[in-house]
Amino acid sequence: MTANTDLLDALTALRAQAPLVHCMTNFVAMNVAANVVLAAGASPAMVHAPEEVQTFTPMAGALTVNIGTLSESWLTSMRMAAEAAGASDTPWVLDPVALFITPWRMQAARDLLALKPAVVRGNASEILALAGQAGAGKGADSGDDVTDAIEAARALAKAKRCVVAVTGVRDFVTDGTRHVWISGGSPIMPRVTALGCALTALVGAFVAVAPPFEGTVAAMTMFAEAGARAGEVAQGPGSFQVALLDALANVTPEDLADGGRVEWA
Ligand SMILES: Nc1ncnc2c1ncn2[C@@H]1O[C@H](COP(=O)(O)OP(=O)(O)O)[C@@H](O)[C@H]1O
Ligand SMILES: Cc1ncsc1CCOP(=O)(O)O
Ligand SMILES: [Mg+2]
Repeated sequence: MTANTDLLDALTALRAQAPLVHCMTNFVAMNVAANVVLAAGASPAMVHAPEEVQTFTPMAGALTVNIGTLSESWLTSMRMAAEAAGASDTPWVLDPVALFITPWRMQAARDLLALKPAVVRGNASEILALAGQAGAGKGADSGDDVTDAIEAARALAKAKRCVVAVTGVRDFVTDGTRHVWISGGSPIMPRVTALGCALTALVGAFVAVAPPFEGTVAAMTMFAEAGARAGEVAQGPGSFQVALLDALANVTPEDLADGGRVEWA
């Protein structure tokens, strides 16, 4: 059974090891995702060239793949990186941003899913779509509640043998058998672009140093805690982004263990 001590251990290991995280993300998220990973205590590298990924992915502690501004050439690189991750036992995280907007993007997400990510992180509309269910999503923002995607998340986790994390007002993480709820964050978060993408990169940092389920819960708990703190001091979306980075840097392993943000099932 996962417990709060696993969260403490995960952040302690992250800060001690500062793992290298190979982030393949979108043009919108590039900067904020790198800053979030750095503020937490890990080391991001945004590497996309097909000439580089096969060599680079196995050098990293984890890979994250985000399809937010996908193109055919990036998809080629992402497939190569995911295959290199599989061959080198490097855990990788898939963020299927807005996969439902075109049949091409849907197929791309399914092809990447077939390459066995350790974790899938998305909003409720994205997880519903990846599980083959209809949702109300139109673009990068969710049109559905997390509670509507619980069964889809569980089924997806079971079928693909991975951890599935659904984010929103409260976050849900499952490996198909276990699940937890995480509360915190701020209503300002969906008003700042690419925070979900940045969280996916942070999940990558944690699964480099902890098992996929525990690492994912630790990343989401850290983000929930830092988001709540930033929400207390921010004047709006602009200052929130700055406050979030400061809060991430200041969260301690003990805060994760004692914060009461996780409801263990
Ligand atoms: N209304 C909300 N209240 C608190 N936290 C939220 C809210 N909406 C989103 N979040 C948080 O924002 C982060 C990004 O989640 P989300 O907006 O679902 O992802 P995405 O940006 O991929 O759509 C997560 O940490 C989530 O918990
Ligand atoms: C607005 C936008 N358009 C393409 S990717 C992207 C960022 C999406 O970020 P998030 O999924 O974290 O909201
Ligand atoms: Mg997203």
